[in-house]
Amino acid sequence: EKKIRRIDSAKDKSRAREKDSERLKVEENVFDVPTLKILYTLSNKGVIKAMGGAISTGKEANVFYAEGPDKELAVKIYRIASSTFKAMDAYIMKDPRFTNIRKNKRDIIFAWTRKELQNLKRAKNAGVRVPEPILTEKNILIMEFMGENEAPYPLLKNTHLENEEAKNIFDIIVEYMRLLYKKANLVHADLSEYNILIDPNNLTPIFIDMGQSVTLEHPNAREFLYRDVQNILRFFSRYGIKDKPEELFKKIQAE
Ligand SMILES: N#C/C(=C\c1ccncc1)C(=O)NCc1ccccc1
Repeated sequence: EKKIRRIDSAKDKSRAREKDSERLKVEENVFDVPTLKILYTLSNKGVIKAMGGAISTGKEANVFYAEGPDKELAVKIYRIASSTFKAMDAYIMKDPRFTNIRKNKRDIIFAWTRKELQNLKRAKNAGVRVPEPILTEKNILIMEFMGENEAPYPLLKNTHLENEEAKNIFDIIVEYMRLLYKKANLVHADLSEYNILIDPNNLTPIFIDMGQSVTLEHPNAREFLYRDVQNILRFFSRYGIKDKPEELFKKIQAE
C-alpha cells in the first residue's frame, strides 16, 4: 500500500514538473530581462500579486493570467524582438495620434502598447464591451481578465452556436462596430472570430485586441472597416446570415 502511494506521488511530482517546465519554456522565451524588470516593478507597486499561465501566445505578443489586488488580470506583453513590428508600421505611422514618435523599434512597440490602452478606453466609453483597460508600463498592457477560474472565455471561433444564438451575437457585433465608428471614432481593423470572446453566461460578444485599431483620420480607415465587415459576414454565413458587405458597410457609417 505504502509503496503504491510512493509511486503515485512520484508520478504526480514528475507530471507537475513537466507541466511547470512547459510553462517555464513559454515564459523563458517571453520574459527577457527588461520585461522581468517591468513585472517586478508592477509587483512592487501592488498592481500584480501573482503571475499565472499563458492565455494566448502569438508572434507579436503573449497574454498571461495574473492575480491583481482586487480582481483577476490579463497581462499582455508585446515582444520587443518580434519581427512583425513591420506590420505595426502600416497602422501606427499614419495615425495622427502617433506621427511624432521616434522611429526605433522599442519606441514603436511602447507607443503601440499605449495605443491599445487608449483604444480600449475609447471603445469602453462608446459602450462596446471590452476588457476593462487598467494601465501600461513600456511593452506591457494590464487589463481585466475576461473569464472564470483562470480560464479565459472562449473565442467566437471556438464557440458552438445555434442559428438563433449566432444571429443575436451578430446583431450585437454590428452594433459594437457602429458604436466604435460613430462614438469612438475608431475602426477595429483586425476584427474576426479570433478577436471576439463570447461570455458563456449570456452568449454576448467581447471585443479584444485593439492595438491595431485606427481613428477615422487614418487614410486607410474605411478600407480596414470594409475588411472587418467582410471577415464578420464570412464567419456568420455558416449560420445562414446573408447580409451584403456594402449594405453592412453603409449601415455602420450611416448618420
Ligand atoms: N487581449 C487579449 C486576449 C485575450 C484575453 C482573454 C481574457 N481576458 C482578456 C484578454 C487575446 O487572446 N488576444 C489575442 C492574442 C494576443 C496575443 C497572442 C495571441 C492572440
